[in-house]
Amino acid sequence: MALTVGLRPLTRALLRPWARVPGAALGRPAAGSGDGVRCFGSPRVLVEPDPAAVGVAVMKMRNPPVNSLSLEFLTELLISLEKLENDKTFRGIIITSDCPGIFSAGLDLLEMYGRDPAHCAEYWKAVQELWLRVYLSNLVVIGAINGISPAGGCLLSLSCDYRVLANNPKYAIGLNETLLGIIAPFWFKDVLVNTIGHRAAERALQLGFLFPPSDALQVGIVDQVVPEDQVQSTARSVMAQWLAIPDHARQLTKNLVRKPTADRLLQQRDADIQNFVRFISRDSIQKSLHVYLEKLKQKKG
Ligand SMILES: CC/C=C\CCC/C=C/C(=O)SCCNC(=O)CCNC(=O)[C@H](O)C(C)(C)COP(=O)(O)OP(=O)(O)OC[C@H]1O[C@@H](n2cnc3c(N)ncnc32)[C@H](O)[C@@H]1OP(=O)(O)O
Repeated sequence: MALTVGLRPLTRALLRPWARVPGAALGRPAAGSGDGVRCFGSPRVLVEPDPAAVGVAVMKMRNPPVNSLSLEFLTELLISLEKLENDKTFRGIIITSDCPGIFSAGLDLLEMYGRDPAHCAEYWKAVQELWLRVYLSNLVVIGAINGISPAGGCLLSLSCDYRVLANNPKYAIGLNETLLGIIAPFWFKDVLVNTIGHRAAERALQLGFLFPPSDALQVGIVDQVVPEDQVQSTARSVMAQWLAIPDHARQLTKNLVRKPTADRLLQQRDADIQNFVRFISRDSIQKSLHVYLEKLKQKKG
């Protein structure tokens, strides 16, 4: 599904610097990617065809230290997703992390703290775009969740068709925005309700639950919990099951199920952006973000 991506100028501007990175240009083996393995991506996103599964790409998030979803990272993810959607040799994507212990720390707090309204608007448009592109993807998208996955990281996971989580008690997952003194927007809420049901979502959202793997499985926020060294192989075998379904029938069904939820945002993207800018710019919210960022720093001792 072609989505209006208002990032063209930004994309061009952001891509220009790394286009000079040897081998990192889209379509050529990235430096260090191994001889002959045709992969593509960018400094923060490595996309490799799965050598053991025809038509499957593994998209590795590598924005250290915590795969926080910065504007640049979002843009690179969007470019890689668009390229995969347009490359008919690919039918499925496994999204995983190259940052040990972290799937994604969620939205980059520094993109929302101390920023002017124009930047916040541009950032939020990219957040919307990433969700829409993953949630409505024609490809089978499987989350191989090999680390902690709060807030925006949880949203990315929930937007996949299937979620495999490593059985490590540190790898909690959930929409914890209230713990930061902020809130999840309606479309984050909608995806959680669609996944775990209204009452469970209501409680989890209000309390900012981060579910450890056993609870995540029980509440249904993930589909499978496996030993850490089996996450990728499990994702691959689930992918094979999903790719056994004729693409067209599966894509029409996915759209049938997901379009009403996506339409709620698509019909009011600008209003949602303005709502976000107003909310995040409030003094009280900026103060909450400041307190939370300080806590993260103090945690390091
Ligand atoms: C109307 C709608 C309005 C608003 C909608 C807003 C929706 C928001 C969605 C979000 O996603 S908000 C982000 C929520 N994320 C979190 O709460 C996670 C915060 N991070 C952590 O809990 C931990 O960092 C960790 C992910 C568990 C990893 O811990 P670890 O000890 O391994 O690393 P450390 O904490 O030292 O962090 C390293 C480094 O990274 C910085 N960091 C961490 N998370 C973020 C983040 N989300 N954004 C920006 N930066 C982040 C952290 O401060 C450290 O930085 P430093 O090295 O410079 O000190």
